[in-house]
Amino acid sequence: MKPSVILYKALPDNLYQKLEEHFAVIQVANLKPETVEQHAEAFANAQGLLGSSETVDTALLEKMPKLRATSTISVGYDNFDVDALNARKIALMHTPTVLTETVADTMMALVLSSARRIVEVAERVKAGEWTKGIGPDWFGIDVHHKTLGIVGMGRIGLALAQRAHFGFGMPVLYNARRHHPEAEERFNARYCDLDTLLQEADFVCLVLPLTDETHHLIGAEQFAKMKNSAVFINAGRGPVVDEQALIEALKTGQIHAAGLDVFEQEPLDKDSPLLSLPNVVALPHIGSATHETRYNMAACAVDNLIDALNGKVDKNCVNPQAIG
Ligand SMILES: NC(=O)C1=CN([C@@H]2O[C@H](COP(=O)(O)OP(=O)(O)OC[C@H]3O[C@@H](n4cnc5c(N)ncnc54)[C@H](OP(=O)(O)O)[C@@H]3O)[C@@H](O)[C@H]2O)C=CC1
Ligand SMILES: O=CC(=O)O
Repeated sequence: MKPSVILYKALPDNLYQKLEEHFAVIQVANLKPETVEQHAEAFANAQGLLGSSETVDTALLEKMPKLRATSTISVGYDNFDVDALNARKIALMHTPTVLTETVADTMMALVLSSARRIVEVAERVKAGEWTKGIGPDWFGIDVHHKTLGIVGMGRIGLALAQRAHFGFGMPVLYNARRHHPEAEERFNARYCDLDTLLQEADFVCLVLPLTDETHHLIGAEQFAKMKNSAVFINAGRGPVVDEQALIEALKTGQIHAAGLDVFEQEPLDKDSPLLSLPNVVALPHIGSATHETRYNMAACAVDNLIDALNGKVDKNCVNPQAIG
């Protein structure tokens, strides 16, 4: 008999069929307690779990005593209780690499649109305000040859550094837990401590995972260290930034502008002050959201689940050491 798996995200037909060739698939809408209750037997028997964004915690794991592998259609996995998975020797698979270039493109789009006020001035054109030659109140600031600071020099940070260095002639500063010789050799990136990066960068770009260490890593104290002309970009996770402090920094002119793909609470509340600030570009967490990349992520996640339930965790596994 094929092992059964719970699927909590829609898949393209061909990927769904591939999953069905290997497993008995039970598709559900989400992982909310009422859904789990409604499909209690399916959850109790499932050996695999595939989807994205929903919380996978001890309460859910208790309902899934046979679970052996989880596969998330994302690179970030802060919505998983990894300790609880480790304690049960459940594999956690994710989708690094396939989305790296697309997310770096999104970050560069945030850099450009925040600096050049692309969204704001395009809205003004649509509103019929372009009635004569434009003046300085429509101008932005230069991107090329300014200093770009990257906090989190992982896969995506490296791809952003490549764009900034070769595409825009930008000196690159970076901070991470360790030095990255590849970034230094290929993109002339300079390692610095966080304070130095905040003080020197014209563009401060965050692409960090959310962990206990990174939660609210950037708050009032850090914004106070940035240049008044600094543009702040966050495409990692919202709670890495104290959003109230960010709003204050933008309102008071402590920093110049922000480009944000992620927020403390998603979807962003329609009454968030961020939405009424003209110097904010707010995106709905679209870092990897292209047809090609989302397909590749789903395909990777399907393959990951097949691999993991066959005991193969040498690639794309977050916790191979816990599986034993
Ligand atoms: N907006 C979106 O749609 C997307 C958002 N993301 C987010 O981006 C994150 C990064 O992805 P990716 O580049 O693939 O991940 P990587 O694991 O390759 O890189 C993470 C980087 O963060 C650094 N880091 C971790 N903790 C700290 C810390 N406490 N202080 C300083 N640096 C730290 C790591 O440092 P070191 O190298 O020293 O270990 C590493 O350089 C994901 O975890 C996800 O949250 C990802 C994809 C899409
Ligand atoms: O936020 C997206 C991810 O893949 O992580």
